[in-house]
Amino acid sequence: MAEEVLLAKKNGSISNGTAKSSFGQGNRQTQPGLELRFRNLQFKIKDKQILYDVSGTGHPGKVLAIMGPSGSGKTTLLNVLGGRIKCSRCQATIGGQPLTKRTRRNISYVLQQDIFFPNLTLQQTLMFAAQLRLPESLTTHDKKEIVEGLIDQLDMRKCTKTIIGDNMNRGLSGGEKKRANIANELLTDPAVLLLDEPTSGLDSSTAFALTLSLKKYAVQSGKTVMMTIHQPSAQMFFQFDTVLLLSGGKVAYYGAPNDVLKDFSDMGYACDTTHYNPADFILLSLLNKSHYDVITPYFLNRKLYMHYISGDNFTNFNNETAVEISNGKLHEPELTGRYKSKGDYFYATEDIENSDSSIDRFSDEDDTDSRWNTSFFTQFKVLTQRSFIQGKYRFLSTLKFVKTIGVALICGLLWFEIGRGRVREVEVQDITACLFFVTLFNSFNSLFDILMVFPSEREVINKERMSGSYRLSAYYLAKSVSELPLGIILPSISTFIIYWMAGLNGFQEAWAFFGTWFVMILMTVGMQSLGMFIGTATMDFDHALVLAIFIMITFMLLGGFYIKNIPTWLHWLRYVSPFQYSWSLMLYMEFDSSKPSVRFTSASQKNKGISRGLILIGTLVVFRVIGYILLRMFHKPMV
Ligand SMILES: Nc1ncnc2c1ncn2[C@@H]1O[C@H](COP(=O)(O)OP(=O)(O)OP(=O)(O)O)[C@@H](O)[C@H]1O
Repeated sequence: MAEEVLLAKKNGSISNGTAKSSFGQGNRQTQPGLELRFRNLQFKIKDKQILYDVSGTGHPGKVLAIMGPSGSGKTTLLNVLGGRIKCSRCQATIGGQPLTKRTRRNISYVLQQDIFFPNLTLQQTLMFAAQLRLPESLTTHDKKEIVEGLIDQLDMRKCTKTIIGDNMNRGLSGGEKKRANIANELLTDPAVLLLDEPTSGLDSSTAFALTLSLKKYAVQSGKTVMMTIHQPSAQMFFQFDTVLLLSGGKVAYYGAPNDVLKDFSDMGYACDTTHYNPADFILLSLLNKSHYDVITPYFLNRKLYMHYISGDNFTNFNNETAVEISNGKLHEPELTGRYKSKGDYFYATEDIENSDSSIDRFSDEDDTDSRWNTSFFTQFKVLTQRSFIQGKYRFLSTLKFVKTIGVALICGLLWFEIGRGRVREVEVQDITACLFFVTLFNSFNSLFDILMVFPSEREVINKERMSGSYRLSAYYLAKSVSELPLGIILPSISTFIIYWMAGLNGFQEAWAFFGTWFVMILMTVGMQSLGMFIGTATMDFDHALVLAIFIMITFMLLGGFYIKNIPTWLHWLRYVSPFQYSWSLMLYMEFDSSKPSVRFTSASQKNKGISRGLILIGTLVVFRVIGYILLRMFHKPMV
């Protein structure tokens, strides 16, 4: 692929700064790459300074590699530029415009973790992302073409029907997941592509192939690519156009890979290239404290790195000048003056704060443009489809069918035909127990089916919300609607089996069966709502589990079956348990008409039945609404 790039360069088919070639963009008019400049970027968390006056420039058609030892601030730098975190003080522009929420939309950020829904295939994943993130002016056909183009360009044709996968179910390989992650961000045709450790976890040949693909993308599309990388091989290292070396949050070096060895040698650190990979060499130099103490001040004090930051704007600054500087022939005041006279926006580090630089401060003012590319309705529709496909695997797995049918058959056999014939007191006790158990079984299943949804989807929601893919309200509504039909299938099956095997009142009164089924559905949906509420309140597996068990056991004890004589001062607690409402409604339908001997209803009790049904519906709505409010208020996307 390197040869391809070189050949393309020779043939002149590669453009720098303009988007003549479309990299998997179908027939879409692509936007050119934009220059991303950042100056004196600082980042602090509490009292901990993480980035100190970091400056650099990503150029269209070029790849800037951000290197440095672990903990040097590479990811933090990308997070700041990608708008994931706010920097304490910095100045940045994109294409000459201040970096604001609006202009930052030209930037796509490929996170280090490959965060996707594991059960969707690669094609489904990309197509859903395209439908959510691409403007509605493009037809579905156009979006499909873009997705297919990217699949081809990133060499993933053979795995389009493969699921993304996770630890439990194998799917795409690590390298394929990385490519899927990149394709997902390329969909929006960004002017600047930021990538955090795109090669981490890949073997050397896959990492090299990926680096070449990124280089090809930058060159062919004229886009700006900036990536962090830990340990590039020598081959990879020389694919980069510029290297920004960070150490302890400071710029330790900024320059072209081809100049690195010479610059380090000028400082007295010559690299034996027959035995050393230059990338390893410079990283190891930084790890040696005495070397680090020389290298960083060398570049910072003399501002040699500023030359590289300015890039092509300083055409008269060549290697000889660099040698002059390194030999101490050119002194700092001359340097500063020279820069000032050459560029209208380029200043020595200490001058920036007081200057009228055209590089404006990071601005996070709200813009008036709509934040989303698609309407609420489109988002709702696409998210419902996606959530339905994803939910199918969770709600309707073979294991769950086996469990539900198995337990229902056991119950059916234990309570076989209990409701047939003459019902004595002992049968009444068995029927009430049977109905209470059906309520419990379905409620526990429904709650636990949905409990882990939000904690497990948290990362995907975070990522998608950060990239402005959709409104939270569209997501939440889609989730509620899509999982509703899925969530009632198994409880319905278990109710049918147990009800008919136990020979309950439906044999005499059809309405009793449909009424019981309806109450069971209400209960199931109510428990889904409770699960959503607990999931959003905790957003954590362990906490969700503990809270859910506590609440369910309390509801169970207060459901009316186990304790008949609650102390008077605790009577009010009976009204807390939804089991109490559903169970008494089912008892009403079981005993009201067919078994006059145990009839316990009167007109006022009928009214009670209706109000109990309404309370169940109210519970369902209230928990769902609170779940949404919690998600909106307390779980804002974060890095
Ligand atoms: N939220 C935070 N709170 C406290 N310290 C933080 C936070 N985020 C980052 N840091 C610290 O900032 C430093 C830089 O972290 P960062 O993740 O940017 O490094 P990195 O160069 O990307 O490391 P690596 O290569 O290991 O991923 C580290 O010392 C890290 O512990």
